[in-house]
Formats: sequence, structure tokens, C-alpha cells
Amino acid sequence: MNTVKPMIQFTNVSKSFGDFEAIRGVSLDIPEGSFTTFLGPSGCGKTTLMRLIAGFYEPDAGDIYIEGNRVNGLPAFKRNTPLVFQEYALFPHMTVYENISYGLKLQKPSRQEAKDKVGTMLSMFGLQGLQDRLPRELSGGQQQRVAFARALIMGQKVLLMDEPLSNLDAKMRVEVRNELRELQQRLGITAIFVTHDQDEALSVSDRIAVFNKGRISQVGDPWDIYFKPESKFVADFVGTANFIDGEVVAEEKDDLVVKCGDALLRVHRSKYPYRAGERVTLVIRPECISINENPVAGDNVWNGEIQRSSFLGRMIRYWVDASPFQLIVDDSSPIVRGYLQGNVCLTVDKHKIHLLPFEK
Ligand SMILES: Nc1ncnc2c1ncn2[C@@H]1O[C@H](COP(=O)(O)OP(=O)(O)OP(=O)(O)O)[C@@H](O)[C@H]1O
Repeated sequence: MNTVKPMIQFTNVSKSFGDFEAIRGVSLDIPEGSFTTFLGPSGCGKTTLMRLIAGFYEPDAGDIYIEGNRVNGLPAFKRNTPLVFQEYALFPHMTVYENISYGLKLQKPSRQEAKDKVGTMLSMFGLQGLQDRLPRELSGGQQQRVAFARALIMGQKVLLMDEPLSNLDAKMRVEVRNELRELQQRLGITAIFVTHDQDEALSVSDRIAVFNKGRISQVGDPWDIYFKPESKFVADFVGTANFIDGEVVAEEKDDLVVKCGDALLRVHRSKYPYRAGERVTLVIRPECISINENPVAGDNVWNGEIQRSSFLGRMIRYWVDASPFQLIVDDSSPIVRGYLQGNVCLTVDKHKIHLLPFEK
């Protein structure tokens, strides 16, 4: 991915509203043809950065490039970066056909050219037969598809989407996001997507930029963001994580031995730079801990007592008191064992523990 030339580049971009710095010195390359997601909690600057690309805001400092051209000061309508919102923003009094063809007006195509182009968009988005309907006669998913078709009819290479699926129900949301991903890959467009839904971000993106308070905490592919977070913030925001503080007490050939409270845990060394005497934080995803009814022998074993549990269909989540640690554990095969109760034995494979430098 690094060898692909950037479609959009930010170099040291900042943007304030009054005294409040919403974007703080952000530098980021967005590769051509990629699906990049801006993920982060509410108010961290995702929409602001998106609007800076679209030209709705101007940066106070830094530069923005689209296809290698500096676009600071270039009005929004000259940027060719359509933005789709969660409110579909369709013209309510216009039919699907009129809504989709609206963007073509500037090109002044012949009636037949317009018909052909709209026809292509209708079939691309599965909207055949709906061209004469008004937006209010469509479902939410269909309205959102019309908004995408309208955004892309001019053959744009970039599509900006600000929480475009938020108004859809859970099933439709998954359906539309999968369609969107398939289409983005087929057309080779550069898509930028804003969401605070981690599952959505992990499932559709080539790259995720995790935002925190106007800065980007980490950029990476979904796998690394989930399994190799570079900070507690990222580990905690993307999914659920158990954090255990400890100190490296031995460096062995394959493993580091970490003392956490009374327990000694073995962590595969991987590429971790940590040395004996250093404090570290272990990050363990709930699904990486196995929960057993009977005692288990070996490394990385804790005894604990289940405090509470929650059935989530595909798994049972347990909160386990493994004093001095409180651990969250997911059992992904509830149908086999049903609910567990009382005392349990927890084990974690040394390859499934991620290490971070200790943060106060
Ligand atoms: N036009 C504006 N005037 C003043 N403050 C603004 C303006 N736009 C955004 N902000 C502030 O800048 C910060 C970042 O806002 P932004 O909309 O970019 O966040 P976000 O990450 O997209 O949040 P959300 O997920 O809730 O949409 C917020 O604190 C917001 O209140």
C-alpha cells in the first residue's frame, strides 16, 4: 500500500474554531484507490478533517494536496470531492432520475447521454425500476444508494462519506456497507469514510486512522489497529481490551517473563524491544483468554471467580475476578457449554498477548 501514490495528502494541517483547536498538526497520506476510515470518539475532529478535504473549511496552517496539487484556497465546487452525509440530502420534490442526473447539468449532456449515464448508475446501485419515485417513496437504504449514485455520476475519483449509514437499521447498514466496499474496489475510487462504529471500520477499510482530540493516534490496516495497537487509547477505543501492568523480569530466547502482581506471565518476544527491569502494559483481548471449568496446568494460568455474565448470541461475555485483576473474557462457543458459574481457570496463549510501554 505504501508504494501507491497518495490521492490526498495533509502536511501539518491545523484548524481552530475560535480558541479551540479541532485539528492539531495532522500529516497523513491517503493512497489512491484505498478505502480509508477516520475513526474516533465524538468531537475528535473527523468531520472537520473531511470538510477540509471537501473545501468547506480552510486550514489555519499546513497544506492539503489532491492528486499532487495544493488545494488550499480552491473552492469546494472545483475540488471534485463529493461528500455524502447521513442525512441523504436528496431533493425531496425530484424523482430518483432527476436527483441522480442533477450533477450532470454542468456537463450539459444530450438527453440520450444523460439517460445512459443515469441508467448505468441505477444498475450499479441496484435501483432499476425506481427512477420515477420520489425520495419519500424509498426505503432508507434506497435513498442512501441514490445519494451515492448522485455523488459518483460525474466519474469522480474521490468519494467522501460522513457517517453515511447512521440512519439505517443494523442489517441494512451491513448490507449497504458491503455494497459500498465492493463498488469502491470495482471502480477503484479513493473512499474516505467517517464513523465511530469500530466494527464498520474494521470490516470495510484498507486503512484506519484513529483520531484522538484533533490528532491521529495511529494509522494502519484493520488487523494492526486491532491486534497491534500502539497506545492504550487505540486498544481501548477499537474493541474491548484487558490491560494489565507489569514489569519484565527475564528475557529468554523466545519469551519475555513479565511479573504482574503475584503472577508471572510468559509473552512471546516477537519484535518487542522491552528489556528486563522495564515496566510494560499487557493488552489482552477478551476472546484471547480461554475460560475453563477445571484446573489447567501450564504457563499463563489464573484462577478466578465469575462475577457476572452477559449473553450476546454469538458469545457469552464474562467478568471474572482474578484478583488482583478484573478480566473480561469472551466464550465464543456458548452452545457447547452454556453458562459457566463460580470458580474458573483462565489461560492465555503467550502469542495472544500484546505489549505496550507502561503509561501512567
Ligand atoms: N463550525 C464549528 N464551529 C465551532 N466549533 C466547531 C465547528 N465544527 C466543529 N467544531 C468543534 O470541533 C470539534 C471537532 O468536531 P468534529 O465535528 O470534527 O468532530 P467529529 O469527530 O466528527 O465528531 P462526531 O463523531 O460527533 O461527528 C468539536 O469539539 C466541535 O464542537
